[in-house]
Amino acid sequence: MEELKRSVAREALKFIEDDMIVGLGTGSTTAYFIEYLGKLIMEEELEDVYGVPTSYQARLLALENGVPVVGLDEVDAIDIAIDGADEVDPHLNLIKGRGAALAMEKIIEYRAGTFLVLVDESKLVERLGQKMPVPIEVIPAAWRAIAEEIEVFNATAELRMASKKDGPVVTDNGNFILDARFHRIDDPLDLEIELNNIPGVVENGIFADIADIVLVGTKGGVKRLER
Ligand SMILES: O=C[C@H](O)[C@H](O)[C@H](O)COP(=O)(O)O
Repeated sequence: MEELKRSVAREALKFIEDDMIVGLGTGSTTAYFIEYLGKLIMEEELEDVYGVPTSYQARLLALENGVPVVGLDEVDAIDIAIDGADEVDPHLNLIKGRGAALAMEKIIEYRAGTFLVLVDESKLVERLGQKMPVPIEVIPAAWRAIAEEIEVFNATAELRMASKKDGPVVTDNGNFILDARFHRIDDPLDLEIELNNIPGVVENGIFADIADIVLVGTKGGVKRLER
């Protein structure tokens, strides 16, 4: 599995050129990409490439590997954003947010000229929600009210608990995460919009109609899916 992640991360380097502003995603697959990108920059095979991190994790990895970082408010545009995903459906709609970084990821990836997604073949599903819950970032005081409201969508929501901290996970933005399991997601775009309409919801992990290209690591090599 790790080798599949490495292979898509290596393939993603082919999309990076001099003078690009690159959105740096979060998670274990993108971590390889950031490491390889740093190597090319340090070896001066790429010049004037800057990363816009989607999380503290991405920022720390970029600094550790020699990728210069800039904030979203310091750039005019993002040429390309590279990130992993938890699920990818046949229309390239995604679920993201296992790492709780979904809000900043969506802000940056929505604005990118190209959004390139890196996954291994285990992430491909027929229908979103098949394996993974939909993470929803919420204002802490509203978590219970929102968890109850989610039931209207024929779903159950659970407050995500931390493993190296007592109590709930707190996102980079200081919010909580609800993991929502839906009986069936027929229209990802519609659900994405509906969830964001609930007061107290900051963002949700459905990324409908945003991905441009998905690179899939398979045992037979890297496959490219495009919308
Ligand atoms: O918040 C986390 C992100 O959405 C990740 O990009 C996603 O969970 C994929 O991570 P990984 O590459 O570790 O499977």
